Amino acid sequence: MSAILAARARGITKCYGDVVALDHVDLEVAQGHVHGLVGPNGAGKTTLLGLLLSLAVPDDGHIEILGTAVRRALDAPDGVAGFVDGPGLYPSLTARQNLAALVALRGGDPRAAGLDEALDQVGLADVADDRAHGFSLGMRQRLGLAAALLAKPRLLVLDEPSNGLDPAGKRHVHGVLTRLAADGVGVVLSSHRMDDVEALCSEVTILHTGRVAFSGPLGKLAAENRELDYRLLTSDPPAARAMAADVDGIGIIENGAADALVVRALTPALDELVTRLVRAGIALRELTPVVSPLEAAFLGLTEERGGQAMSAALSEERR
Ligand SMILES: Nc1ncnc2c1ncn2[C@@H]1O[C@H](COP(=O)(O)OP(=O)(O)OP(=O)(O)O)[C@@H](O)[C@H]1O
Repeated sequence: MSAILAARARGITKCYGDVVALDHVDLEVAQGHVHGLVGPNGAGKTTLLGLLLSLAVPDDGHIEILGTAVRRALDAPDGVAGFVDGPGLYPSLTARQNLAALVALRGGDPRAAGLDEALDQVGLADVADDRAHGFSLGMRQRLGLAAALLAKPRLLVLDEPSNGLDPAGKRHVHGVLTRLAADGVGVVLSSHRMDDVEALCSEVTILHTGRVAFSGPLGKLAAENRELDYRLLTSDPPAARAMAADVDGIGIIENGAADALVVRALTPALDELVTRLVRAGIALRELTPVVSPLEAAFLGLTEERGGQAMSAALSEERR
């Protein structure tokens, strides 16, 4: 018998009036995996996460959470925790009081609930007695995660948990999610950032205008053979540019800053250019993809040529 999935959605359609937010979407989140949900604004990520939390029900399709079919809103089985559109917090209460209130609301005993351990796990131990109204977005996200941890979830659903996190906050959150997955929890999270997903997730579903553009292991996405933009820095920029123009399958995108050249190519054409440069005695000082292969795959699936425009913008941003 196959193992129970943390979440399974089949043929999910969800509309808001005339807007089709999700259009026959399938999703499988295995226990012990962090599954990333990515896509441009309006792709349907929050809507899908809300359905997994059973905040609403789909217009069509079928959802199973931890092996149990969800038929009505607010009917998720025990063991599901998370938030969409930011965690709900009481601004006038401290971080610890917020967690205590939540445990009390669920009928538990706050003294025995491990509040301080949860705050420590997300890196908020030092501000446990500070009121939430002074918290930054990243601190609120972390407090929301601490609240979810108290429910001892077997499925954790998080809407952009990395939003607003500084590097230390990100390290805490990534550490928590990785440990939960190692303990067998299924985690599904949305993000706009492929680098975030790359750091955390083993599986990814890419949504685009309410449809699944890709779903599967990250490695499979990266392995897709597609043209990438590369930044080249050489000892002789004019000669390198002329040579690049002469190689079949190489497109010259722009002259980058500091005499760098940006070319678009599949790997074999790039290999040919590098070989010719070396043969001509031109030193190669730098050769880097403008965006990672995963990010390029994401952009290719969601934006086509618009993605390439974004890759050029990212290239500018990273200089
Ligand atoms: N309550 C609502 N009423 C009407 N339309 C909605 C509602 N919620 C979402 N939508 C629409 O449904 C589509 C999907 O929205 P959703 O918020 O799920 O996307 P998203 O991928 O989470 O976007 P973002 O990355 O901007 O958060 C969008 O076109 C959005 O405008």
